Amino acid sequence: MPIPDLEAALTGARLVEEAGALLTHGGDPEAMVGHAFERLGELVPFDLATVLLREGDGLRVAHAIGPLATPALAGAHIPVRGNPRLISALKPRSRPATFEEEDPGEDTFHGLLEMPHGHSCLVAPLRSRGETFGLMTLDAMVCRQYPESVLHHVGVFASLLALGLKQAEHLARLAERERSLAEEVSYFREVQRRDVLQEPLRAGSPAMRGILDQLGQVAATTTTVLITGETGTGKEKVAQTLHHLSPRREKPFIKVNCSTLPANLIESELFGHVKGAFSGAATARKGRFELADGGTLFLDEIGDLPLDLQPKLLRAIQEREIDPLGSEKPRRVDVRLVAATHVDLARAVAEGRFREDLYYRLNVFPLHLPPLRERPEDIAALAEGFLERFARENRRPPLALPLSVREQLEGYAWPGNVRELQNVLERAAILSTGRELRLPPGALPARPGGGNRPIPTWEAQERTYLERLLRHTGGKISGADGAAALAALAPSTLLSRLERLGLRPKDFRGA
Ligand SMILES: Nc1ncnc2c1ncn2[C@@H]1O[C@H](COP(=O)(O)OP(=O)(O)OP(=O)(O)O)[C@@H](O)[C@H]1O
Repeated sequence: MPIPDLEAALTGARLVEEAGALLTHGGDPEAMVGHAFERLGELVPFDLATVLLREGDGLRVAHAIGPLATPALAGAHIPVRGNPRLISALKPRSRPATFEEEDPGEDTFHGLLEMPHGHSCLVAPLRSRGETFGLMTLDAMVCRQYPESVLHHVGVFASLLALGLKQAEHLARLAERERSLAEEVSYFREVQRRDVLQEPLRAGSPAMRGILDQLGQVAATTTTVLITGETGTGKEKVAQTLHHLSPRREKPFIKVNCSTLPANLIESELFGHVKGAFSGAATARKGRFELADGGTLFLDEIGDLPLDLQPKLLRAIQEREIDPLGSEKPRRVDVRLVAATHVDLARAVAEGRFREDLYYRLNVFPLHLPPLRERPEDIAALAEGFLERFARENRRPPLALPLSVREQLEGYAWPGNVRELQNVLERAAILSTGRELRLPPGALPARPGGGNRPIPTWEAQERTYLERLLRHTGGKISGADGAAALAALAPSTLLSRLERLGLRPKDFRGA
């Protein structure tokens, strides 16, 4: 082969290689296509280069580069029907072709551009996975611009161009998906936050106020917290409140219920797995520990965690490392763990159903939520909170809680605790037609064997009344809207009664 041909071939190969690198390195598709065609122009000069993509039964001008690229071309629709050159270029096995345009009616840009008679054209298919999704074209005003000898290089260029365009399309789709997922995550986080802000933890009893105080103290740390209490006492509510009081509030709060997950799934659910870790693990999956990274992981019903997984959890807490199923490499996680249980874990340890070392590791900061029957002072606060929410959600004025109803509620044993209280109140609120809450007959079923609370003592009753009074006035004692006037007592008498019971008006400010 004569030397000049060899040189030409090498130059061609180098230019196509450079163009290829530009086409596949990502970034803005418009700039990428422009730069690549610039390189190609050094090998195959053109006055117009375009990328045409299939759309409907024609082609759309997606890119147009060169001195002839007019604004009218951008996005223009080019019909395929009746144009034998385009029809054959779009065929599944077509190859790049050059020709001189003799019939202006057959010109690809007929009606969009005036080209001289007999100008040079080159058309190459753009393919991905066997499908011709578009064409690239080169046009030059002069005759015989494109010899057969460049077709091979142009063909390689077109393959790289097709690859680059598809890659750009996939990247754009991924970026779009990521954006919409990020929006979704921030939406759900906002919903969680609003739930906690709009439905704050209600605490009217000394026990629950004590819990709130402790939450405030432990929130800033990474200490593991164990919440115990009967079902429906508010363990999850307390866990959510802890998360939102903590510096982790902008990060995820992830919940796992150990009693509802099948035993064989819990491990991968908690710690994740790598691809192929077990039959059915077609893709890798992050566990809840990793999903909660930077935030809080709430393990509900921890007493139901299978014994054989307990050492793994202990390791995750102690080493702050997890081992996804099938993975050789441990992964570091920064998670604040909150566990909850309605069973007596100490007993479970004694009976060999729960590991002692894990129990001690979880029990660093225990919080016990007493059953509602032992803290009737919470009932008014909970009921008022619930009635406010019901009014807000149903766009109704809030129902008042008459003293007689409140006494009924405070006298009931609430085996289902706060959850049951909410259910009873919801039904009652729907059925109440006036401005006051009424309990429908049978709303508080008497249970076999009694279970209802005995009559409260005078002092307990007085305390409940005074607490409600102060909550109502926000701690204000004197004046026409003060607590003394409402209770028809002299302010000094009221103050001495409050003092005797250890109640301080300032604690009710802003309540
Ligand atoms: N102190 C509280 N203030 C406001 N709402 C509360 C309070 N305690 C409980 N709730 C509400 O009562 C319902 C039951 O509470 P939660 O689900 O937290 O109980 P739980 O102890 O986690 O129940 P389970 O043992 O069944 O998982 C929830 O709707 C919760 O928001």
